[in-house]
Amino acid sequence: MTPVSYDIELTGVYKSYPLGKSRIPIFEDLTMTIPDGDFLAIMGPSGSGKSTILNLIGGIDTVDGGHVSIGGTMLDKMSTRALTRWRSEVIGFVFQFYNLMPMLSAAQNVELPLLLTDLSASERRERVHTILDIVGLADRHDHLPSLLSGGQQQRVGIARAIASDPRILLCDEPTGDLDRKSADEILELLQLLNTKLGKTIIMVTHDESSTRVAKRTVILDKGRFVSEEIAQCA
Ligand SMILES: Nc1ncnc2c1ncn2[C@@H]1O[C@H](COP(=O)(O)OP(=O)(O)OP(=O)(O)O)[C@@H](O)[C@H]1O
Repeated sequence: MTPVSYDIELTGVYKSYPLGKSRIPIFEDLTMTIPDGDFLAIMGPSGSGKSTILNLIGGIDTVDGGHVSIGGTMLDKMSTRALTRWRSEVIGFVFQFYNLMPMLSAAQNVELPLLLTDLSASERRERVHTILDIVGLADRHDHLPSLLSGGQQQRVGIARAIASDPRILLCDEPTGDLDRKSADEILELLQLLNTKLGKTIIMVTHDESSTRVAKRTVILDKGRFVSEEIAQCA
């Protein structure tokens, strides 16, 4: 069987948001390719559209014109139901403020996306166990988020994002709320997920030093990519 490649293609993307009675364009003709297995960092001024790109790729926002295609699947051609299913299989989201359920343990938070799959309870338990091991939280399964440090909470957030084994991780300022040491540990974890597990990672960041773990960095300004750097030793 030919392995499926999940190249991400944005073609002539037009996106605008309403402002009063008119609309403000964010992207007027945005075209870019993010190859399967890439680790792309996106930087740029506030309001330049960084989060909007993640939302369009993740299928939680829609283009007004042009296309977003992932592994040959055109997101704008899918029904809401098909898109929801596709997203749960292909995309994992990592947020700045973790977005964990406060009344659930680390393990229960990681298990949440698995409740939508056909896995049995024991298969889910085993998967959660393995993933918490991968992110270095083998001894924190039963802790509530409030009993974990920020860095540990983000590890749980990443574990939840990879629980369904998605090919693509969309990370919106994943280290934005962390001290330098915890941030560096999270960046190393993301790099490991990219190099060892082959996840495509797209990371929005305001922190230039975070880009050292990425294979490429692009700067977005006024709806356009104004520069691109390719890491020397990624
Ligand atoms: N749902 C929405 N309705 C109206 N305007 C929106 C909406 N989402 C985003 N915008 C506008 O689109 C522009 C781009 O927003 P976006 O959040 O993508 O920027 P960003 O580069 O991620 O910013 P930041 O670095 O501050 O997070 C901003 O001007 C924002 O106000």
